Amino acid sequence: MELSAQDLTCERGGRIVFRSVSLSLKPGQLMQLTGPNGSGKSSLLRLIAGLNESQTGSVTLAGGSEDLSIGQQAHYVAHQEPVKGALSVFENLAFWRDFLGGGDVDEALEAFNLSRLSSYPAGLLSAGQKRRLALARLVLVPRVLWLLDEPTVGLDTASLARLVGVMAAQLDQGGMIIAATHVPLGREPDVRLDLGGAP
Ligand SMILES: Nc1ncnc2c1ncn2[C@@H]1O[C@H](COP(=O)(O)OP(=O)(O)OP(=O)(O)O)[C@@H](O)[C@H]1O
Repeated sequence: MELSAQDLTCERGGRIVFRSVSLSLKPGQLMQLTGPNGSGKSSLLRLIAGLNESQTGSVTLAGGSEDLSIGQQAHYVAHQEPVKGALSVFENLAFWRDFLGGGDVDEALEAFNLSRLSSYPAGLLSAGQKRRLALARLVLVPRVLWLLDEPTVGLDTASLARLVGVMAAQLDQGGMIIAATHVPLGREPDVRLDLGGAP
């Protein structure tokens, strides 16, 4: 399996954010995506997830499912948490389990130390707790590709260690991760892509 992007261009609001961006990622590899604010890190993740379109080039997942889009084979964890405030922490994950087709809610809760908050209304969680709930989806539903946009924001030291652990497990199982972050991720990335030179 190989994720490959060739000659991508990102235009947003009528302005070229970057052009001629290419990348390649193989099973077990971590890519760290860096660049100044506004250089297009989030936009690139959205292009790969199929949420935005590139005016040029293509993104392919060779060896992936022919019936599913790349977005359907990926977890995209964005800045904004997909947390349903009226539901409990457990119910949020049960929703994602049913919607995405997964997985053991209790195991996902435990992975990010949320078991104690299981019946708590998600709307009342702190920012870091909401981030942990969003990240718990990674454990809940196995997906080969993780697209993580600033995944460490709001995490305390213990939660960062848990994230590092689940990322290591994903890579050990042959998964692929692209993480837009300037924070060390507990291991050297296999691939680095810096959008700093983008126009
Ligand atoms: N919905 C949108 N409509 C128009 N322009 C947008 C939109 N979203 C982002 N942009 C613009 O696209 C450019 C790249 O934004 P993007 O969020 O991808 O950058 P980033 O590298 O992730 O930034 P940051 O480090 O601040 O998160 C910015 O100039 C931004 O203003």
